[in-house]
Amino acid sequence: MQHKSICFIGGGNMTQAIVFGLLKQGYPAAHITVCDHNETKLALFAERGVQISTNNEQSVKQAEVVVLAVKPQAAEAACAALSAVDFSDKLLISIMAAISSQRLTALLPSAHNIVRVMPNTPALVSEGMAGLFAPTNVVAEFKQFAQELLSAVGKTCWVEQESDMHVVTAASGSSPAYFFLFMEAMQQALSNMGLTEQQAREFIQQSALGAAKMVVEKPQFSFTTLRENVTSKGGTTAAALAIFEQHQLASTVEQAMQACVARSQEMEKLF
Ligand SMILES: NC(=O)C1=CN([C@@H]2O[C@H](COP(=O)(O)OP(=O)(O)OC[C@H]3O[C@@H](n4cnc5c(N)ncnc54)[C@H](O)[C@@H]3O)[C@@H](O)[C@H]2O)C=CC1
Ligand SMILES: O=C(O)[C@@H]1CCC=N1
Repeated sequence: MQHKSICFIGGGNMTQAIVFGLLKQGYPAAHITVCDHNETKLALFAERGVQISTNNEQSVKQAEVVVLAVKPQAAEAACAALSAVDFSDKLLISIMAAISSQRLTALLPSAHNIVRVMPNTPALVSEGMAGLFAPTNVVAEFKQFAQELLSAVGKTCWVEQESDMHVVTAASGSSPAYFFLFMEAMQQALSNMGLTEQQAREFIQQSALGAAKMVVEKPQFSFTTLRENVTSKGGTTAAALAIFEQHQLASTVEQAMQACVARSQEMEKLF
């Protein structure tokens, strides 16, 4: 991929995952600048050779690609501070949840090439999943760069309708947290039943990794078949799954993901 100069506005959890993932894939640290007002966060990037700055405007002016990575609540202030920058030749990538391309255009009127990306933190270990959306006017070269950038740290999937980015947030951005929650609950249960936290973690992480690898490497098997292959009639797994069913796990998961989408739709109106 081309090594364009990239400036990240906001050096928090998601920027760290993407930038450290990019460095692991050989993206030159000298081509990346991270802006934040938090010195502790900036130090994490500086120690890996990434350029750091507290001067957003100056750094953005020098960059070919700008990644907006502040919380949606901070979008307006962050963009206001960039109002003197001419974005017309730049690619503007927003990883912010719920901030529409229309809103971004209103905040930064000179930005004509906007790509929205909904990544997730597994980008840190090159296993990210990112949904992408670009309005029709965005030039092909910039769309390709955005895709290559995210492909360097995981897999990507374009959506045609911007409204689908709400659902994508439930599917990529937020979803690692669902699995972490499940693992936390499993660890607590196993600890309560006598394993040490470390033993529990080893059992859980290897079982999760193995299950995910089976899903990836055996695409001919549906999730249902994979589950059924573990579940002996009248056996131990069936006893466990009966409890999940009794507590309506599927319905709980659906409600949780609907809440994620609804909150994204609400945030789109708020910020
Ligand atoms: N954390 C995640 O798993 C994911 C987050 N996102 C999106 O990424 C964005 C960032 O999320 P996180 O990294 O989790 O948040 P975070 O709170 O960890 O990082 C945000 C950073 O922005 C900095 N900041 C705020 N205003 C600034 C400004 N004007 N100039 C420079 N830096 C500024 C803050 O000091 C902070 O370090 C959000 O919009 C979120 O919706 C998207 C997908 C996944
Ligand atoms: O929780 C959030 O709002 C952000 C967006 C997706 C993941 N984290």
